[in-house]
Amino acid sequence: MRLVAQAVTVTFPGRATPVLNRADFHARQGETVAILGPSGSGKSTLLSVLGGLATPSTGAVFVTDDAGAPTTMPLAKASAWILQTTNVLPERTALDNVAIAAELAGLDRAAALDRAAHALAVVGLGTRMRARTRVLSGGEVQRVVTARALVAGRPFILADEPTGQLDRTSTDTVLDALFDGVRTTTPTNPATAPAGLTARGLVVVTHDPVVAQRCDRVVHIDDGRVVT
Ligand SMILES: Nc1ncnc2c1ncn2[C@@H]1O[C@H](COP(=O)(O)OP(=O)(O)OP(=O)(O)O)[C@@H](O)[C@H]1O
Repeated sequence: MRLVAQAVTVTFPGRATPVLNRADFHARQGETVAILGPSGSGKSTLLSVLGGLATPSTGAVFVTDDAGAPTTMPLAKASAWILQTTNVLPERTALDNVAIAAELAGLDRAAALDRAAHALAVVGLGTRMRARTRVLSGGEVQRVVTARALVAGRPFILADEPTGQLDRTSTDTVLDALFDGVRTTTPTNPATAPAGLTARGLVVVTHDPVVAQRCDRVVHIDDGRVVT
């Protein structure tokens, strides 16, 4: 499966120039792609259109099969999100927040709780999974959101600065979990395995060179244009 943006232009009201200007982009399952660029260059906007959260003014965003033929899969169902604004349920535990995503992906409650517990352990939150997310630190919530994306059973993960609030050690833990769960069809930890053992794709917006170095490809955006 591929996530494709073709000649996408996004213009926001009140802005003279487009935020994205005929941007082309693609990512396929099994690969990891970093989006780099200066602040305000349009990285998060590209992620938003890829996930169906924003609509291009012109151009197209769609999901194809591996051969490039269009599919009927809606953008909103193709990807799980790791956003900078972490929209967790504050009065629910970390475990519950992640388990809900696994249930939505089709697991029964018991299997969802089991998978959620494993995913939280993998991102280093095994000892905090019974805490309500409102008492967790920013970095801990970011890891809950990562675990949630890993169990969501979607072909792609779109991540906006997924390690932005983490120290180096937690960053390495989260990156190991993300890359292990994304790139391979046989992850070392079954908790992060994509449904059906089909490799996922990861598109990650980052300023962190360590994150970019671990990706298969790096795409640079400057002033709304994809420059590489
Ligand atoms: N809904 C909106 N309405 C108007 N302008 C917007 C909107 N969303 C984003 N912008 C503007 O579009 C530009 C690109 O924003 P975007 O968030 O895509 O940049 P970015 O490359 O991700 O930046 P950063 O690295 O700082 O997060 C910015 O100037 C931003 O202010």
